[in-house]
Amino acid sequence: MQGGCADSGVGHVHRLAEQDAAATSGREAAEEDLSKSTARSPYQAPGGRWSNFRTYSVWQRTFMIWGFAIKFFFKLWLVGRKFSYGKAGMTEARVSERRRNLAAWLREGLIKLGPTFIKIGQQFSTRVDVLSPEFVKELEMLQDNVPAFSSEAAVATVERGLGKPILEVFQEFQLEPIAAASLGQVHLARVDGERVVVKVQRPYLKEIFDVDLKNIRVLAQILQAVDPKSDGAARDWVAIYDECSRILYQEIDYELEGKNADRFRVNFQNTPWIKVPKVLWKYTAQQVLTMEYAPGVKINRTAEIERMGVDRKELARRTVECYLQQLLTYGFFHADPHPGNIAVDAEGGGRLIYYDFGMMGTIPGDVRAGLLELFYGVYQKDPDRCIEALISMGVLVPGGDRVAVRRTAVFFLKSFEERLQQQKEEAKNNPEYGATFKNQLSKDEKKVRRKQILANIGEDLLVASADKPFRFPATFTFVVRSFTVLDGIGKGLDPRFDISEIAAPYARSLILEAKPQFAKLQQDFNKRLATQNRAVVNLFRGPNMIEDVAVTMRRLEDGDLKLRVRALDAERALTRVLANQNMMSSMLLAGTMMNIGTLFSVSAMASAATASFVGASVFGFFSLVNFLKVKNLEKKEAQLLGA
Ligand SMILES: Nc1ncnc2c1ncn2[C@@H]1O[C@H](COP(=O)(O)OP(=O)(O)OP(=O)(O)O)[C@@H](O)[C@H]1O
Repeated sequence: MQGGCADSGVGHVHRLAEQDAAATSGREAAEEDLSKSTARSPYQAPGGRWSNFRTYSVWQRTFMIWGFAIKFFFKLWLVGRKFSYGKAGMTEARVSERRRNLAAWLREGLIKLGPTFIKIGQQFSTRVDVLSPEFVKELEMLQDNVPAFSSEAAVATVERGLGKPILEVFQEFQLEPIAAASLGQVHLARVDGERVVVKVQRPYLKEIFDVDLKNIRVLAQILQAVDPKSDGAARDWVAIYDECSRILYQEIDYELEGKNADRFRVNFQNTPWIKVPKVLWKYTAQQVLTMEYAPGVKINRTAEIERMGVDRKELARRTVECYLQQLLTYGFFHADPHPGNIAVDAEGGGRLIYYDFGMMGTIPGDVRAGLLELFYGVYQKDPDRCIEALISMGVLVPGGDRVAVRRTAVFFLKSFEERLQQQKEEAKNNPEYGATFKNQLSKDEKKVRRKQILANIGEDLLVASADKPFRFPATFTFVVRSFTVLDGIGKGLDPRFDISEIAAPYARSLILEAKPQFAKLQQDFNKRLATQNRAVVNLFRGPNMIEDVAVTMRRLEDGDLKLRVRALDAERALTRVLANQNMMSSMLLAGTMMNIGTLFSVSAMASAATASFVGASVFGFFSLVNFLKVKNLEKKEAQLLGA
């Protein structure tokens, strides 16, 4: 949310009605006051066209969305085309620069298109598995900087939601919001003598969502059909759409948000350093959420926190610990922990206040067990256990190139361990060890070694990603993004902050605490793996045991397991055949269009003839491009054979 902060106090509260006011005259005066303040409100700047949703038709909106989408995909297509770079040539740096510019253009366009697109863009900023880094980076900056809506509209929504004139419900209601975002805005108020905040939803939001999402669904279906990578793995566009729209509709149900806040509060009721504002259900409806006023200083305002005398290091630790508890203990987590949603007050040496429970993630029990297993695997430096945990959580699909996946896992575990070890030693401040560690390899040697390892891993990752063995359910991308955000928050509070330093011992203590549960978990795992994946894992682990071979044979017979042999020559040849096929089809279509155009032109149908000739030229152009591609592939193949 932009535009204000909870800690700004209640300086300009407009007194709308006294509880004991002699009804009408007082109310009239207050209403006059309200309309005056509405006229004065600084939040009247007109937004994009979507903010006047009532005044323009569904067709206009649809037109706008498709116009934008077509422009974007055309630009994206051009980025990957050699000819569009002219004489300068297509280099990696230029492609990346063009992608960066396009990503910035996309971000601005999404803001103009309004709330649905802003929110979807924000959700996509977590999809490192779908988008290239340039887009992720740009979408991460997608802020809700849209103008607030009028206080008249806010009052009307409150009255409609609570079924009473606002003056009968609240003793005070501040017309200027303390914060405003794309979905709603927050007003200060007073009810039953208590100071509260009222979150009011932007008018016509559901109607805008309905129209926008219908269009976006069609777009997702088209992408699913044409995107060569949409094979049900990482880029399942329809599934991504379903997830986005589910989250969006959830976010505009303020009653659900209230329930989430209640659940979160109950989870942390015994943690004195966490505060979750109470929901006042009597004054809450689907588009109106009334909560206890809980002001605080935003967690990224380090100078103010310092002035409050709060230990910043401890605060950073608490933020991570709270998040780990959400994930691993309760399986119910805040999916949007950006600095605007976490504040601090001085109570209890720095209490964390959480806002905004519109986007929450849940982790089912078995996945949580899988996560613990993963932590355990990392803790025990056991790559097979990590792989098994990833399979059990459905993140890793069995059947891909497991050798590559395993090697990648081993590398990550090694470098993780190396880092932890280094930190431990540095923390111990043992100059002797530090010197040994640093002197083990010279700087250059280290560089070369790292480069070699990275090259190998790069190859493995390429193979792994060609097989697309990873599936990232939305929950995981939220977890990953949350860790990134928390890392940023932590580093802001304490420059020496390292998330793994806190996470590792915490996970360890959790594992030790849950030992009995863990023993059972391990038994379950082993049982399941004995019949499913253990044999496959062991195949890559070293000498096979007889029973594993038997299980593998049985799985082969059952068709559960496929053996894959990669023949790079054959793959290359296939690519060339496909390019040849494309060239032939384009030539055929160009010829056909040419003939049709000639027929039209002799029948004096000028415009139809022109259209056909244009079509013929386009297909002709594609034939040429494909012809060049085939030549290029042939050349490369000849070089390889020569080598
Ligand atoms: N109970 C509260 N007490 C004090 N301030 C609050 C309270 N709830 C919300 N706020 C203030 O209002 C701001 C916006 O609230 P919230 O995040 O719930 O709205 P939102 O519409 O979901 O915004 P966004 O989508 O940007 O997170 C918070 O950052 C905080 O400053």
